[in-house]
Amino acid sequence: MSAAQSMDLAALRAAAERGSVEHAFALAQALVAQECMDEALQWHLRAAQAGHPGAQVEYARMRLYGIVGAPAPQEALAWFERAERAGHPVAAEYLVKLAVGGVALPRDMRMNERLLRGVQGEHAPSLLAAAVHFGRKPHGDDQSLCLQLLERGAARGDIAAAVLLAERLAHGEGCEAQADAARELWMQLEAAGVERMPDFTLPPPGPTDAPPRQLALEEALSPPEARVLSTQPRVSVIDRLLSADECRLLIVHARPHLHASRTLDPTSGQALNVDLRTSHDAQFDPVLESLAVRLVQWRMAAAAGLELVEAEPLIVLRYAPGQEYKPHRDYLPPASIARDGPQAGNRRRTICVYLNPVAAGGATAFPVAGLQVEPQPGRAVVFDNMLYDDASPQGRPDPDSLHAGLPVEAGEKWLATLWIRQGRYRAF
Ligand SMILES: O=C(O)CCC(=O)C(=O)O
Ligand SMILES: [Fe+2]
Repeated sequence: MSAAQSMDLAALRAAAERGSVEHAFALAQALVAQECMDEALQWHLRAAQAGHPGAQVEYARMRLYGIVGAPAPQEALAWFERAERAGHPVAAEYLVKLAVGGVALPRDMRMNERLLRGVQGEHAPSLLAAAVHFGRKPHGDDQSLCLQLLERGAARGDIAAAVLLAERLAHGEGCEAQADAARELWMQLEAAGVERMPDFTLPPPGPTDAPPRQLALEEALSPPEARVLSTQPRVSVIDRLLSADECRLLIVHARPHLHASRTLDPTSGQALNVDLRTSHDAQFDPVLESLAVRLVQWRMAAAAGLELVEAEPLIVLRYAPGQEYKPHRDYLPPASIARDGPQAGNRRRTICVYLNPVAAGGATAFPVAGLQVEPQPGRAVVFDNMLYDDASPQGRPDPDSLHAGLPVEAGEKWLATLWIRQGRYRAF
């Protein structure tokens, strides 16, 4: 703890008012901890204007997420760029996050340069994102690099990196299986309260012709080919969209946030806790979204042929035996749209990715098309909830999009869902 961090609020405020930038920053952080966000924002701004890179990043984050006032990605961008010039690694990470959205910043080569700088700076979120990226590529050099980056992330205390590393060692992914090392790592993880992962392995799904040891985040824009299973309703499947690392990443991040699922009453739009959906779910609040998780969502949105900024927050569901998602449609009643993102319109398309093998049951059924999609880790099912035709060029809800998550009979089922709107939903 620094000297400033151990001072009480009154002493901090006095020192900050005398013009100490370090105390202004510490005061702002103390105010955030006490949820006095308006005053915190003012002190972060004062310290930011006086050139404090940490305050520049914190002020930018508060503006980006709209912690006070509406989200302001353009203003956030300018402060992140200033902090980046001062060498702040978190600023570079956020600039990659902004570029992924493609709204405040273009998606250009600077994404890769910035991530590389984060890696060189041993910045844990950058190490993890780069590890997951290289882990998708089959080349031996990329697989080794992935393991090395996970080790560096784990050494910095990143739980997700440690879990991904332990699973790779256990299953011999990118290396010989090392059961003892995996067991030892898992003992430490379990002591820290981390639960075991579903047991599965997958070969790296990525492009085989990519040059090794090169960051190319834009690869997310070239998903594997989709198989169209039905045209009305429109349903497609994409095998091996996500890698084993990516599936595990979503599970690790979601697990601490799981709660009993709630669904919306189709007419009133009110949250219901009835048994339409009996699973547990976690919604990824954008504030908690790591760079690696954001990159996975970008891949999912791109595979659905739509923009990430049109997607609602990612949902991860976990079904235990007997749990299911009864037949329903994903499009929203007008009252829900009016309350939550009226500018975004309705849910145009859904993409779900299965994150683990299910021992029995748990297929996604489309009764009107008469088909079922079986869960397989990394496999995506993409379907349209709206119809666009001459009669409705603006799109209209398609009742044929009826679908269900059939009951899990044995084992558990993990699923990641993006509901994607007709227009922009996210601020960045
Ligand atoms: O669990 C499933 O297979 C379906 C999930 C679903 O319908 C949804 O997330 O909207
Ligand atoms: Fe659904």
